[in-house]
Amino acid sequence: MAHSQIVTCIDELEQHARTHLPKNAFDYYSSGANDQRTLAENRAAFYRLRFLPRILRDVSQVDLGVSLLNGTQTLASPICIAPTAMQRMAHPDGEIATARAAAASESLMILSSWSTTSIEDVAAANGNAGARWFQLYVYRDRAVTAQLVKRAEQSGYTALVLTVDTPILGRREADIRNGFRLPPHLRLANFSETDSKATGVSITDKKDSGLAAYVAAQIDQTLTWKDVKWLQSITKLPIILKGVLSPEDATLAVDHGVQGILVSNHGARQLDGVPATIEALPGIVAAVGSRCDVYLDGGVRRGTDVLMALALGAKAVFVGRPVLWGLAYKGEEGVQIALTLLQQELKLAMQLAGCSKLADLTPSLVVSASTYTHAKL
Ligand SMILES: Cc1cc2nc3c(=O)[nH]c(=O)nc-3n(C[C@H](O)[C@H](O)[C@H](O)COP(=O)(O)O)c2cc1C
Ligand SMILES: CCCCCCC(=O)C(=O)O
Repeated sequence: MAHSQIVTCIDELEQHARTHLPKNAFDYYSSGANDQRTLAENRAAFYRLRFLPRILRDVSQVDLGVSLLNGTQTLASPICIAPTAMQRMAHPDGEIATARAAAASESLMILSSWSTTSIEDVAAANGNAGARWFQLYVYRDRAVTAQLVKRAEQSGYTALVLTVDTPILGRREADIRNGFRLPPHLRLANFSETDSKATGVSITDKKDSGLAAYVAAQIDQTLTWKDVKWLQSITKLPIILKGVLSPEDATLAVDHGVQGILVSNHGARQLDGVPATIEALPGIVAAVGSRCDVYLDGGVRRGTDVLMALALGAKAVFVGRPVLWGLAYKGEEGVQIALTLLQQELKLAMQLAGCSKLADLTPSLVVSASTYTHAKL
């Protein structure tokens, strides 16, 4: 796709990234774990759902506005940016471009703790009006995590997103083949060289997947529910658990006082064989009820996917790779293109489904293709 051409969908941005990014970077961004079964399922599961649109409803005005976390976070649309590490591999402006595009689109950005731009610089680019949350991994050395929390609070991030599906890195075979490592001109900007070398393993080491080795050395595999309490003890910010797939865990999360649950399989990069997130969503919504917000990420590439997730009970959806593909296409402008495409597609899908506001979306709008087919036979 030439830069002068009109981009009509997220898949075109991905095609562009495939042919323009260095292989090391594209493979890292696009890969799922093992046989990538869940990666395929994250898309396929949306294809197994059908809409039952309603008719003769006034859809001349559509309001995509939403408020999250008990009304404390108001957004122009429920389409938000998932945390993805190392965005400067996609474009020299990396997370700065994402933060600016998020603010311009009145979207919410979650910054990865493994960003190639610092917490403070991203906050400055996102600005006073920007909506930003900060994603956390818990390090063996708790002081490292506590320091990140403090910096996020001081820089105006309004929630913490604790990723709980990554005690160790999933098996990403392309990264192993490529000996994936962060290019030498980039660094994990939130950590000092001393922090990242503390255990003698650097993300730039030239063996195996440098990333997997670094994670094994740094990340605390002993994490349990007591550590959620620990996090609550060091911050007043709302906490969202990212990486929940089981209704039992969703119930435990609410019992532990979290304010949000992000139904996620980490973009199918961790345990291969887990369900698509759109399949896991209804069970979690049923378990949690209205006790906290439920969000979804994974395989969202169309406004129709967003509509399905919202109808099935997600309060907002997050996109990971689409933002990276936008970045690779044209930096800040590319991310805006990705967000705008999804917002426009959502608006159109809502109109065609007979819905003018998010409160109109109910599970009855979506049926399983197999159930519907059998019912008709
Ligand atoms: C390249 C890449 C890097 C990621 N980095 C992080 C990260 O640093 N922290 C995190 O919690 N999730 C991370 N994720 C997972 C995303 O937040 C999100 O769950 C996933 O990308 C959603 O699926 P999608 O890419 O199909 O939209 C990463 C995903 C990708 C693809
Ligand atoms: C503790 C795991 C760090 C992984 C960093 C980036 C990431 O999440 C990914 O999927 O890659």
